[in-house]
Amino acid sequence: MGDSSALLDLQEQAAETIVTHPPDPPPQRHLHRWIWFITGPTACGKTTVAKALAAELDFTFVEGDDFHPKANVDKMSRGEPLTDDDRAGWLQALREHETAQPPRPKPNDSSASPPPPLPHMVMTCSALKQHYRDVLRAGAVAAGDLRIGFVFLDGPEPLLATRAAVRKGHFAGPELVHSQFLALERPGDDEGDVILVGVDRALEDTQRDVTNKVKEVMMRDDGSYLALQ
Ligand SMILES: Nc1ncnc2c1ncn2[C@@H]1O[C@H](COP(=O)(O)OP(=O)(O)O)[C@@H](O)[C@H]1O
Ligand SMILES: O=C(O)[C@H](O)[C@@H](O)[C@H](O)[C@H](O)COP(=O)(O)O
Repeated sequence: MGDSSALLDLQEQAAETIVTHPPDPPPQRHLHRWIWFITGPTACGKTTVAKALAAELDFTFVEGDDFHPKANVDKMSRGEPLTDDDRAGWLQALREHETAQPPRPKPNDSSASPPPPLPHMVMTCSALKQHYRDVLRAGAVAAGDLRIGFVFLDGPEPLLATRAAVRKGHFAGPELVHSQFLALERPGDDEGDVILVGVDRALEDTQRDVTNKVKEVMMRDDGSYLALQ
């Protein structure tokens, strides 16, 4: 008799514990929207690599050259390098575009229409100098819930001059390459959000390396790449 009342007490205590202390819900992962800037001097492969990366991961591709005013394009078409002043408005436009993405798709949206594109973005931008990269970083900080990463496509000047020379239908010719290397501030060790990928090899190898490294960073950070698949 004494045993069964002790058991009842225990059951009541257990019931109370369940009512008053429900188990902790599984931790909610906070996913971030990502923007990847594919960077480097002219003809390093930004557009080619960024388009393929965006297609492979189902991210939105944005061509940074489209944000140049006509005066900048005309200048580069003549083989003249841009100045910091020429680039200021262009960088500002890119920075503003960091926040111009569609909202995250709702998980239970049952509408028959195709889902909106995933909110992550891949954007080309030469981003030759550290303070240009800092402008883009500041845009992400201002946006609050945004992560950005850079891929620097790394190749020697003569190789890029050759690739620029054989490239067809582009406003930037090989005469622009040298000035871009003069302006270039290679990403330093203190810029931990930059991935360096060599382009002095087959395009497929560059491409595979970029995709794997981008996925790896996103998985390590918050798993947002996999969670949106
Ligand atoms: N390993 C490589 N990585 C990147 N681009 C390469 C590679 N090999 C050849 N290319 C070529 O380099 C050329 C320049 O690429 P492009 O995307 O126009 O450069 P950017 O946008 O940086 O000016 C393209 O024709 C591209 O196919
Ligand atoms: O910072 C700059 O001087 C320009 O942005 C420059 O890098 C321009 O984008 C390329 O010279 C032409 O375009 P591609 O980089 O696509 O060749």
